[in-house]
Amino acid sequence: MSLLSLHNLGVRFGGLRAVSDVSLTVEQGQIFGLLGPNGAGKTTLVNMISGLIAPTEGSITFADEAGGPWPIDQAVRRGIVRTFQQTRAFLGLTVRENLRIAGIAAASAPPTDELIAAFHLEPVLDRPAGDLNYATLRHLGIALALSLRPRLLLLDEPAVGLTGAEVDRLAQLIRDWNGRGVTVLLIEHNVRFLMALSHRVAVLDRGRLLFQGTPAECRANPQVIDVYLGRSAEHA
Ligand SMILES: Nc1ncnc2c1ncn2[C@@H]1O[C@H](COP(=O)(O)OP(=O)(O)OP(=O)(O)O)[C@@H](O)[C@H]1O
Repeated sequence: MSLLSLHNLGVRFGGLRAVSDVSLTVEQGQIFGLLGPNGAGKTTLVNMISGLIAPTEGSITFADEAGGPWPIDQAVRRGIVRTFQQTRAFLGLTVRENLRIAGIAAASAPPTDELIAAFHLEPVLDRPAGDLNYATLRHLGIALALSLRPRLLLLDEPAVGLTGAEVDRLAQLIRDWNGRGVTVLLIEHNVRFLMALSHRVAVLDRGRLLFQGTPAECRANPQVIDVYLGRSAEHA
């Protein structure tokens, strides 16, 4: 069953067509990976789906409801929640306070205790978010998004800046929450991480959809290798 469908989605910024004519479907329960070179339009696409910017062309259907994308508050209410490349938390407030505030915004009771345990936040609950180390702050960003009880979680480069062990732990957390029914759309330059996690992948290039299919098909696709994977395809 499809959860999210993009229909010819596109946006112009003045004369620049940042995203053009993108149509794809994310199935309920999938981890869907989005790859592409710098400036390909990945974040812009997620900005449109999550209601941060309005498309100039096309539309989305979410959970059988046509007429999206919706403004960000309405998107969150429907269960579309995103994280950012730079974690957005209230840095002067404690982890506990950040989780409490996110919980107020949640449509139903947030799974706060489970999130604290899963993301190992217990030892830092009373520390200001601004004092957290980089990896823990990134965990907090994802925990805050999950506290809104998303049906679709949009993760924008969650592994950037993490060590190998931290990336492995993050992969396990994403798998665990996906296993609990959260569909995931993942943008990531770490090809190995993305390919290992994703059930299906798409590649954007200069705002257009170059490819979509399974990770194995992606690794073998000559155009994708040429434009993006290059020799890293051998190791992905
Ligand atoms: N608000 C904006 N105004 C004007 N141009 C923008 C705006 N946001 C993005 N762009 C441009 O749109 C294009 C796509 O950018 P985007 O950030 O979506 O790419 P990306 O694939 O996410 O790149 P990266 O992997 O580097 O994060 C780029 O040319 C970028 O400069």
